[in-house]
Amino acid sequence: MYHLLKGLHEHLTRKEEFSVIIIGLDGAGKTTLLEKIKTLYNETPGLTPDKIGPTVGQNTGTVTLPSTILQFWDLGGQRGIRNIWHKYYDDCHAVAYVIDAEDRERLSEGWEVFDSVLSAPQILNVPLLLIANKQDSPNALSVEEIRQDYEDWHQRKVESARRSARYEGEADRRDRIASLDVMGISAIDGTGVKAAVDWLFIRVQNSRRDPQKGIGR
Ligand SMILES: Nc1nc2c(ncn2[C@@H]2O[C@H](COP(=O)(O)OP(=O)(O)OP(=O)(O)O)[C@@H](O)[C@H]2O)c(=O)[nH]1
Ligand SMILES: [Mg+2]
Repeated sequence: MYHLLKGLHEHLTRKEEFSVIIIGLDGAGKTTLLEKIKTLYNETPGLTPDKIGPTVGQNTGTVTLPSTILQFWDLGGQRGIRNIWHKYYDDCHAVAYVIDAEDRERLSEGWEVFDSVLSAPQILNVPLLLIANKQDSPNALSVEEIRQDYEDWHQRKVESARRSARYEGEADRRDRIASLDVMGISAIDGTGVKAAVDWLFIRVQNSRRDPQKGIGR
């Protein structure tokens, strides 16, 4: 009887677990964001920016909310490491793509990589948030400017693809872009970080993927 009640109690109080991957170019601020999330939500604070170096592989962090556990996977963004991202696509419940809104020179590289993320069939129906980081910098593009820059880049890409070969999956991408959510944050000072985590929390609840299925499970 005790075991039956214990099992029932565990079943009723069990929190759903969701996996969120954080991807984007090297230097976009993914690890700084993950560590800020840890500081904002956990008793043990995350690393301060001066202790963070480039990520070779992955970092993880867990946030426990009243009914849900969010497990974050921050994946290295250097060119040679990006080819591991797809291994996480099958089992993630949401994707946060971080763009450095301050680094205008690398925006188109960021969009090229973002575009390949959007075209991955495994995450076609997975919630995806575009995060325009470094909003604390006076040189950073605003959320509206970032969205516009991506739309302009995409338009140019479609036009040049029309002139040469076909642009694979264009219709899917167009739908995704139309409904794309973009949020501005500063991973350094924490502005907007809770709003982004709230977005992910709400969207994973409605995700069609099984919460018990996740990365590393
Ligand atoms: N001004 C400003 N700088 C930031 C912010 N977030 C990160 N940075 C800086 O950007 C640089 C790169 O940050 P990381 O968090 O290591 O970037 P990353 O995306 O994890 O890079 P990889 O691990 O190489 O993929 C560091 O110098 C950070 O201090 C921010 O919100 N504002
Ligand atoms: Mg990193």
